[in-house]
This record gives sequence, structure tokens and C-alpha cells, in this order.
Amino acid sequence: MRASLLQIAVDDDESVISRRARVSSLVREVAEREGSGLVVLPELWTTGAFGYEAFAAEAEPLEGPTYEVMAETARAAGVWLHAGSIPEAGDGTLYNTSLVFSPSGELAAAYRKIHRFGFDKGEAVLMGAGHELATVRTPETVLGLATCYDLRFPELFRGLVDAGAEVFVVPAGWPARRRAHWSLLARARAVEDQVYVLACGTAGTHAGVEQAGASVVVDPWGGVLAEASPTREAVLTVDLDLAKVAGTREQFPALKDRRLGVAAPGL
Ligand SMILES: NC(=O)CC(=O)C(=O)O
Repeated sequence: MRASLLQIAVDDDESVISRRARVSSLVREVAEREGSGLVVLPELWTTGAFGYEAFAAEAEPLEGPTYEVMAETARAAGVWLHAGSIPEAGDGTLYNTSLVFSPSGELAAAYRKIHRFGFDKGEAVLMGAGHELATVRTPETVLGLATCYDLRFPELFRGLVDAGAEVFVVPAGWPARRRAHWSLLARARAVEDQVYVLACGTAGTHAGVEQAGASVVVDPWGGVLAEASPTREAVLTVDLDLAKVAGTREQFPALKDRRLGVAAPGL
């Protein structure tokens, strides 16, 4: 399976409408030029992840303008499109919701970010938490969905592995000051779960926060297959040999040694 990650620049000087149109063209251009079967966009790329006060004004219903444009983009390009996430206005609460479309433009999954970032401010207070894991079965594999801060919570990814995921897709708007954590966590999730990790971040500066860039593709042995510029918009295209997931698990069957029933004394 050939996958392309589009590391989008989210600088403040571009409007949501213009960025949406630009990214739609870019997805189609990349899919055609690279022959990708899966294209991945980052977290909150229409608005930028750090302009928290703008989220309420820029939130859309699930089937709002970004949904419509991205569904049509997936259909026109004939690709599986992980369209990153949008600020979703749903049932009186905002959610950070990722959308995945099939090559016919059907919604394959909507995943509401489970772990909200910011401790007692920002996303953590402005947005609601998702409660359900999400996977997408394609003809080649099973994708497991997570978003940005979720990357710090290994139990979420174990849940995805138990649900059959072989490729974790993690859109993010990660800040540059914690870039070292980003790459390390992406590799850690790949090694411990013996999967591919496609971690697609943003570039540029949004709401005063310099973005980490450095989108990365990691193989099931923890090897970095490709890594993007830390500062610029970029396209990363990789061929995933999906047999390597089962191969790695057979060669080094650590997942079989899990001890799920073990508790601390007194519990
Ligand atoms: N922005 C996020 O969701 C996560 C983040 O910044 C982190 O360091 O974790």
C-alpha cells in the first residue's frame, strides 16, 4: 500500500476557505503524481490546533463544509483519505473529530479525539472527549485512528491492536518545543504494537505556536522509513509492506507474552 502524508502549513495569514480549497487540490495532485492509495492530513489543519478561542466560531457540523469538500476530494482522487480533524460542533459540545473517507467518497469513520490536551485550559476545557475507539477496514489492512495527544496513551493503541489495527494513523498539530517527544512516541507505539505508524503533523506558526513538522512513518520494527522537514509544508510518500506486520509479530512474538490479569498487591 502506498501512503502519502501531507504536512500542511497552518500559518495565520491564510483563511480557512482558501486553505480548504488549496489542500483539496494538493490531495488530488499528490494522489495522481505519486499513485497513492491512502492520503493523510494533519489535525485541525483548516483552523490550526492552537487558536483555541477561534474553535467555537470555526466549528462545523460533522457533515459541514470540510466534510463535503473532503468527501468529494476522496472520490475525485479515488483514494482512501484520512482528512485529518475538524472542530466539530455536535450536540451542544465541540469535538476534535477526524474524518476518513473511502475512494467512493463515503464516510468510513468519524473519530472524536479521546484525550484532550491542555490540562485545565485550551482543548481540555473547550472540547468534549470522545469515548470510542475507531478502526477502518480497507481491502489491504485495518487502520487504527488516534489524534495528537492520544499518542501519549499506549493503552488506547493496545485497544486498537486488539481490534485488528495494523497501521496507526495519527494526525497532529504538535508544537515544536516537544518535537523530540513526537518522534520518540511515534517510534514507541510502532515498536510495542508491531505496526506501521503514520504520524502526520502541521508546519509553520499558528497562534504564536511554532509547529513541530517532522511528520514521520515508522515500520513495525521501529525503523523510520521517512521523516519530513521540521519547518516547511511537505509530502512524504512511502510504500508499506503490510506483510511486515505479521512477519514482525511472528519473528518476535512479544505481543503473545502480555499478562493482562496481573494486579498490584492489595488491589
Ligand atoms: N497538542 C497536543 O494535542 C499534544 C501535545 O502538544 C503534547 O505535547 O502532547
